[in-house]
Amino acid sequence: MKAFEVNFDGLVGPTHNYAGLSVGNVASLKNAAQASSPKQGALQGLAKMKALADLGLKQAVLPPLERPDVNVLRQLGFSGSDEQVIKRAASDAPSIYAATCSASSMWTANACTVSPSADTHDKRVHFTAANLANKFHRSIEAPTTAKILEAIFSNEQFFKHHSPLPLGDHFGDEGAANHTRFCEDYAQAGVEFFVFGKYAFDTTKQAPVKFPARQTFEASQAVARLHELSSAKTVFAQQNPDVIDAGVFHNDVIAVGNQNCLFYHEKAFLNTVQVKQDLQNAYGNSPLHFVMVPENQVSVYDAVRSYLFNSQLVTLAPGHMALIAPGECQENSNVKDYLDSLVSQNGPIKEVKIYDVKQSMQNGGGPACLRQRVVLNEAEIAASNQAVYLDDTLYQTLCQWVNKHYRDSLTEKDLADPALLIECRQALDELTKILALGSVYPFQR
Ligand SMILES: N=C(N)NCCC[C@H](NC(=O)CCC(=O)O)C(=O)O
Repeated sequence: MKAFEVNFDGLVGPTHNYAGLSVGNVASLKNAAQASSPKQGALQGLAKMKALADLGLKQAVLPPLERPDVNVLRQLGFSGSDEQVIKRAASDAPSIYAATCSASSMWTANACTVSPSADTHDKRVHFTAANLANKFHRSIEAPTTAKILEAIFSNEQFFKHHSPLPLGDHFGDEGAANHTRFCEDYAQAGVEFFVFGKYAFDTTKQAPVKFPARQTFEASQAVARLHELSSAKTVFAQQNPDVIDAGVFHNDVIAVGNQNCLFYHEKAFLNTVQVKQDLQNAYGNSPLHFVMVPENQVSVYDAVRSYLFNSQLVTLAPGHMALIAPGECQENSNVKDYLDSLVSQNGPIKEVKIYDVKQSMQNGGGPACLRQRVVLNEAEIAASNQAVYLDDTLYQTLCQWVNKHYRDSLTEKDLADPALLIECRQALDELTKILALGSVYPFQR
């Protein structure tokens, strides 16, 4: 049976804003307090989804979460009506309030880790929603993200959902941003590659010193264990702490892999020789293509500002891959020169396509952050919620929905506007009908 890699992109939510919440994420801190455009953000994301669907790739949509998150504010002692809760939180604790308004669930690479049925012992697709423990504004995503995934992949014959790992620094899990899969063909068993930033239970090991390691070795091992993966086909690697301290807060900011190709920066990993050996041993006889970008052509500094490695790496035809890169890669001359040379190398990456996702990029999220890759065979696709798959009709419907409900501009003070809460709930209530999700949001129950 054929299988496909389906990109589940996150819809940018109606509260998309720049709140400077992510220490370690250079763009997030640099653009804090800048006015955002939720409408432009959502339309840019939809345009990228449509472009990839038009390239013949399978594309689907994950909805935003309910923001402001009134329930979390109530857990923190803010009381009264919903309107009073957000008014009091906004005035008494503006930083906490901003964190409960973040549209950060748009970056669905962090929504979960997915192991395709070809890799798992019970031959079902396994999902573990990521606890995103390291950042408060992200750590509140998992409960509703899990409900949305369960609503889309509800058939227990084909799909298995695991609870997020226990919250806390020891089991920090950032999902597929630190997970890559290599395979000959999407229908066949592949190698699952987990990259982590530190060992939480062994402080004698190397770790970043300036910025946090958001993914731990122990969290990655726990997900592999939950997904019942073959240890012979599972590889763990530590990210180079120096690049984390230079702003590479997820592995997908310094490396991206697809099928038999790993596109990575020279300094991405702590023990690169060992990593390549482990990957090739697990992969078997046919050679993996290691496309390494040297520091002297593209520095880590340039990689972090252009998000070259946060490009999507997609297969358009056998042996013909395309890099789906953000517009910022054209603006950086070192990166632009490298990309021009890349396609003339004799590797699997034959072309580069540039898309504008600036609203997301200004918060440290590029094309690859905005999507969760789910490999599904034809039966699994048929068993999943059909209303989330993007065709021309759904694309038009979602663009109309965004134009109807989203604000053109948003600043931090707008977040305290009680009308915004109503606007968001009306939008999301309508969205659950468009995507046939049922009442997945707390405000709907
Ligand atoms: N690389 C991947 N897969 N995802 C990118 C996530 C960016 C996100 N930014 C933010 O959460 C910024 C929110 C703010 O500051 O308003 C983060 O740091 O978790």
